[in-house]
Amino acid sequence: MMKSKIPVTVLSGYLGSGKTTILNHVLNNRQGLKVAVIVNDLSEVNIDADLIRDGGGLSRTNEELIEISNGCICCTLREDLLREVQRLAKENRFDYILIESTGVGEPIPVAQTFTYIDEEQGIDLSELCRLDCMVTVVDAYRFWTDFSSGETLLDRGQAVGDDDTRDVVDLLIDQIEFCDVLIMNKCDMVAPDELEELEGVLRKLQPRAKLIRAIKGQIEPADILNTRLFDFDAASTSAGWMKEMEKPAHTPETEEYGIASFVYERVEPFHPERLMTWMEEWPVEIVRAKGMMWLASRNDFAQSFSQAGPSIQFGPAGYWVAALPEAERAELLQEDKELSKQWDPISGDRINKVVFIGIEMNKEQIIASLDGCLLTDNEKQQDWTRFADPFPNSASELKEVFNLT
Ligand SMILES: Nc1nc2c(ncn2[C@@H]2O[C@H](COP(=O)(O)OP(=O)(O)OP(=O)(O)O)[C@@H](O)[C@H]2O)c(=O)[nH]1
Repeated sequence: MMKSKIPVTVLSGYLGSGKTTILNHVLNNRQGLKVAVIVNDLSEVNIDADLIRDGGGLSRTNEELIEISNGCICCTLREDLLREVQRLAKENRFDYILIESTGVGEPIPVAQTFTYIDEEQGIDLSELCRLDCMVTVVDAYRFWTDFSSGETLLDRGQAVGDDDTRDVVDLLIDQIEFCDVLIMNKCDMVAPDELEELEGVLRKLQPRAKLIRAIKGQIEPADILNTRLFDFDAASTSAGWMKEMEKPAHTPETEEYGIASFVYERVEPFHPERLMTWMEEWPVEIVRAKGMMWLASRNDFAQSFSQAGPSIQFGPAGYWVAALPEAERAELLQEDKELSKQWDPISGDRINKVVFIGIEMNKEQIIASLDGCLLTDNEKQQDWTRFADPFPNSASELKEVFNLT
């Protein structure tokens, strides 16, 4: 008889959001399930493990609590995670594996650990386990403070290493945009209308996930155990901005609490200097923006653009197909029907396409001001390579290069 694969649930969420509280609550209501728990802590002392040992009611004889400390299972300690999960699965003593990631961990690499074979170690966890559910916990009370802080993990002494330059807000977005279940915890600390607004924003950022409100981690264990919700491809394409990109233009939407999204799309290039000035006066109502940009001064390269709160990332994303040698371009157009369908007779695939998600955005004003950054008819006749271009040449954060705040 084929042995069934052991289900796994992973809890992610920024520091202090309530992961351990939720884990303990679920363990105390696990209805006879034999659970193995893996707790990851950045520091040497695994405080969460102690809290679970004291509060989770794990049976000492039947169950196991594994500590992976002094690093992060999404990067430096990925191998430890692989080995521990492999061992637990092979022991065949448990019904379930519950993993608490560190607050600064990213969910995608953890999910990949369960989805793809690890060539180096020769371990294929997908043979042994079934990733059931990726959970992200959001601290409803601190969300906007963290989101708009403009701080990096290094600023807060929470970085994985000295080269970990991630912004707190980018981490929050990564965790929200890749999950199956999103738990808004600490709902007791937020006024009802603010909760409604936050829930609306989270739904826009992550429309696919099941959204649950919680106080002190009190959820139904069935919300995160044996859900069968995880699907790597679906999760990877579930971000709100991606869904918005795919929508047919002019899809009507109902606006609640002023939360809205739209796509800015123009088959004309931006003047780099005017666009930079526009970005320096970034409208604060825009919570999240993401897309591709076409700068006149870089006619061969598509630029990828990503903003979350005060963090703005910008950098080359690769050649426009229109800039490739004739033969290569023809081949790609032949192969890719979508590309050929959208091909513009003059500019090819060059385009400005950016999704904006925000609260009380002045859409008309944003569109009009961005239109003002496009090349004028007169500029279109000039040598585009001579326009002053203040953007960085490699993928970087604009804040660092240009002191944007
Ligand atoms: N008021 C309130 N406090 C909560 C709630 N949930 C958790 N807390 C408290 O928030 C603090 C952090 O909770 P934890 O469960 O340790 O958070 P965590 O995500 O595991 O934290 P790290 O492991 O440091 O990343 C604790 O003091 C909890 O008691 C809640 O819903 N409301």
